[in-house]
Amino acid sequence: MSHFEATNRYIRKASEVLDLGQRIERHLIAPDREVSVQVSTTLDNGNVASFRGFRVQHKNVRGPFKGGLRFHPTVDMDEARTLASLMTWKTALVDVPFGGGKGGIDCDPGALSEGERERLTRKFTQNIQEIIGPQTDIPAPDVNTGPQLMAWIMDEYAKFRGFTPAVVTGKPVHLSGSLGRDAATGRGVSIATREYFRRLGEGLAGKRFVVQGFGNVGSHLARLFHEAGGKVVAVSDATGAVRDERGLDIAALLDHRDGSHPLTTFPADEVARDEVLFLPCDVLVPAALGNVITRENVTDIRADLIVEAANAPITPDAHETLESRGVRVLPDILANAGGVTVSYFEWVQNIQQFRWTEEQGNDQLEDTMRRACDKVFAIAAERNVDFRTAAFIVGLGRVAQTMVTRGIQ
Ligand SMILES: NC(=O)C1=CN([C@@H]2O[C@H](COP(=O)(O)OP(=O)(O)OC[C@H]3O[C@@H](n4cnc5c(N)ncnc54)[C@H](OP(=O)(O)O)[C@@H]3O)[C@@H](O)[C@H]2O)C=CC1
Ligand SMILES: O=C(O)CCC(=O)C(=O)O
Repeated sequence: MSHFEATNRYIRKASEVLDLGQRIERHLIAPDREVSVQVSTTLDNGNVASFRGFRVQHKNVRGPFKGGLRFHPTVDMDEARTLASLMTWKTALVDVPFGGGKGGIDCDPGALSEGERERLTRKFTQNIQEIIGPQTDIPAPDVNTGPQLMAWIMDEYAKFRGFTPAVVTGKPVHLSGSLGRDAATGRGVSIATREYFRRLGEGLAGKRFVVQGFGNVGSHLARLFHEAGGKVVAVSDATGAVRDERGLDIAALLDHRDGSHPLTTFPADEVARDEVLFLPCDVLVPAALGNVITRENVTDIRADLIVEAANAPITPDAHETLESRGVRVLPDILANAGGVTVSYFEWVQNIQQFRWTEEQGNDQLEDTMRRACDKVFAIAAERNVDFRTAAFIVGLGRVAQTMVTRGIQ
């Protein structure tokens, strides 16, 4: 079964609860547009390398398509389609006026020089410039893409359409970016986790966290958990993992990484990379790639709560098993929605040619995440469903309502 079909199981389940009927359900599932382009670029050694680039525009009934671009060898149409669909429900859940999109290039950016990455990004932008724009589709960072890459897209797009910073979000702060966007996804994850425990009358202090992935999302959220008094007992990246039962010194670990030292040379116990998923802890946070918790390994999970900072880190089969074992899951479309929320703030600032302070952005993010959490927790209790189903019920309900009001042909 494709990843897209697997994700559609969640949509069908929510649609059934909402009694939307097959006709609306079909309209909701199918992506509006799927674009695949060839991206060839000259390497530093004079050879030409060819990659595939993708952009899937899932639904735009509530506003322009919105979502990240990923540079990774596993990028393909099925992955882009799946992640674009998740963006549609995520933007609706946090009630920002966007739809869902996603894309990327099937390259290994670690094997490319900075110049090669820039040429590839500019070529990709040339190939998709007709279908992106501040009122049509607004890309943003995802795995292995970041502020500099967004700057190249903005610059290349300007050659075709003039200066248009709102065409991408997640830009460098000095180049029309928003203060706080860098940390926003991690901050949103920490707010959602805190809200979960607040309902149980508990806090983050003293809780034991394991974080898989130490990139943009994982590193910020590890810092925020640590600052809230939590113990981050293990973290991993693509090269390996480190563990300290007393809690890792996250500030020191960030300094270590910023000094370009491999994670595994940090003075702590080394542990096999993928074993972090199976360490005993209060909260496991997958913050790397998708489909890491599957039917094959789910019984080895020893966390009480899984917070999906990554998109689709748990397969639907594994999710069912976890829920039946009483392991609660805060789903991606809720937990990691802080990123797109602050992307929305960046887009608003670009359009208004105005600057918010970091505090304004963080306060608005706090409000948005709390409202979304309240809604999901309330629906879960009311309908007696898990948090993922509740989140899909909210997202799907909003998109369906808008679609029907606008009119379906
Ligand atoms: N950036 C954002 O605003 C948002 C991101 N997300 C999701 O969060 C996840 C992470 O994205 P982001 O932090 O931006 O990406 P980054 O590229 O910044 O970081 C990815 C991290 O994952 C690590 N990694 C890759 N493969 C593995 C593996 N097999 N085991 C352990 N770690 C691994 C990378 O290691 P290494 O550095 O060694 O390559 C890196 O530390 C993705 O699923 C993304 O879709 C969701 C919402 C918004
Ligand atoms: O910031 C954005 O627009 C999109 C972030 C993203 O790709 C995601 O939430 O998965």
